Amino acid sequence: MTFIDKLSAAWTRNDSLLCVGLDPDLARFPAHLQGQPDAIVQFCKAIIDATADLACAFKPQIAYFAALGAEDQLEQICAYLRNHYPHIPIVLDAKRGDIGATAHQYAREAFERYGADAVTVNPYMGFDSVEPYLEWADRGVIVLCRTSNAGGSDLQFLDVGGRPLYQHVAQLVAEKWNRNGQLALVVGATFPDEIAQVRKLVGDMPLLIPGVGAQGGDVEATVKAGRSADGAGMMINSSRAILYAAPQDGEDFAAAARRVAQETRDAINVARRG
Ligand SMILES: O=C(O)c1cc(=O)[nH]c(=O)n1[C@@H]1O[C@H](COP(=O)(O)O)[C@@H](O)[C@H]1O
Repeated sequence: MTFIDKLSAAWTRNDSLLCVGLDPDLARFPAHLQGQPDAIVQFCKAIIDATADLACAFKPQIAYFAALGAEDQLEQICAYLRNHYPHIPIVLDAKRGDIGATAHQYAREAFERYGADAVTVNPYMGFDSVEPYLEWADRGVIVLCRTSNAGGSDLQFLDVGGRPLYQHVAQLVAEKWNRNGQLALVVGATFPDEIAQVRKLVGDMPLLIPGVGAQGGDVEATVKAGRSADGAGMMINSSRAILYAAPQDGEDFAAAARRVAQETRDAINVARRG
């Protein structure tokens, strides 16, 4: 089964376009997990169990693990997802980009070490930096296009032949790079007008849309701009707003995460059907 097939099945099965981001920040963990050697695994498993029926994907952000030398915990979390929730795709957020030989190693890391279904990559180095990932024909590659941060405009808005660079990237990815239907794009929820522009250029290609929740992106505007012809087509990611929904010593963190995930999933569904 390809990444896109798996994602489509998860959209339907969980009636959800919500991607739950796994960005574990020890400083924000509940007190009872502080100081435990496998705190990251315990925290992420509890979040996964609490939200798995509400999510179309889980997106671990590799920096939160690598910065602590906790790649082994990321491996355990990915294995847990594959074993307990094999129907939900794992999107490894690594934003890699390098020459082909090195990209091949990054692809092995994402797809073989972590067993991810898809990985985020940076298109700045061109097609030969993305091509090695395509050897894993059943996996997805999600290319940065119009990122959610303010500084994304520094380069992504540069005029190239009468239109902004991010539109050129969208068209290039959709028409030339997407040889086997493995590709998707990242477009930030903080820029709904640009989401609409990208959607016009790429047909029904899936979009990873981070920026709702902690970054303040508007769910309704995002969904109306980004939905595909069949009312899906998106992985709308929220990380911190779900992970840290509970005050550190108040409500149970997993229950609070579930509550916010459900509210977000439901708000997305209201918007896409409205
Ligand atoms: O590729 C990404 O996931 C990504 C792209 C982008 O343009 N903006 C963005 O915020 N992200 C990631 O999405 C997540 C957003 O987290 P929250 O702001 O806490 O919901 C983080 O893991 C970011 O690294």
